[in-house]
Amino acid sequence: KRIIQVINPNTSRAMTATIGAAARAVAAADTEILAVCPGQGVPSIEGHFDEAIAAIGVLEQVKAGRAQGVCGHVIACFGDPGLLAARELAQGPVVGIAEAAMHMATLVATRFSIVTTLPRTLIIARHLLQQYGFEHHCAALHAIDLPVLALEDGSGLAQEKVRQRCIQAMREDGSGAIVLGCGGMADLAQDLTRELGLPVIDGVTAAVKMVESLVALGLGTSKHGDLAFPLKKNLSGQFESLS
Ligand SMILES: O=C(O)C[C@H]1NC(=O)NC1=O
Repeated sequence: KRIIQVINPNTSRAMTATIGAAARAVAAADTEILAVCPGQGVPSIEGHFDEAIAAIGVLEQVKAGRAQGVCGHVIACFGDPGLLAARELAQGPVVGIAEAAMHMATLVATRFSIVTTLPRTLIIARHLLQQYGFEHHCAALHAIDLPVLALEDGSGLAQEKVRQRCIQAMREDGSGAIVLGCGGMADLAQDLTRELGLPVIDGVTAAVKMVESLVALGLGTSKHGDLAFPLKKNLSGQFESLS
């Protein structure tokens, strides 16, 4: 059995459970999913400040995962916080859910739309589109204008807002696919794909299958060049455990 570590970078246990369940639903029979979140940090990630805090927790979890012998890692937050830093630490592949969903969308459609949570996080998705080279593939970005944890409040309101936004995007954007812009939306993609009749793509499940593929191809993170293990130095205080 191979183990894939799925890291929810925020500290919400309910969202970690949602993410873990979605990952297990698509994992191969010989893949075990280890769904984790940082013991300390930020309960939801809704901006640049939150991302900076969450990145430290991602690195701590990657280090712990390596010690447990995982074969690869998923960063299950749509901002892909700490992605390149995590790749320096990791031996196996590290895939963020934004890059995974975006890559998958480009394989099934010429353009895609993104539906995420708060408007202030749209700039983070825009930056990732530029960083990954997908800005010309993304027709539009939308926010449901609800906080991330509204997805875990049990009311179903956020889920209904996501559904409405996806229907609007399908009608107005001229996109062939829709990318769900939050790890907490992972359980919505299959039903929305079926109901709307176009690919609605979740990054958690996309990333799990990409890590499985990379591992099957013998592709770990390249240690030749800038993703080599970090230079050895004395880390102090709370960072000592990351040495
Ligand atoms: O940026 C967002 O809205 C979603 C992002 N925040 C979070 O805590 N998990 C996520 O996937």
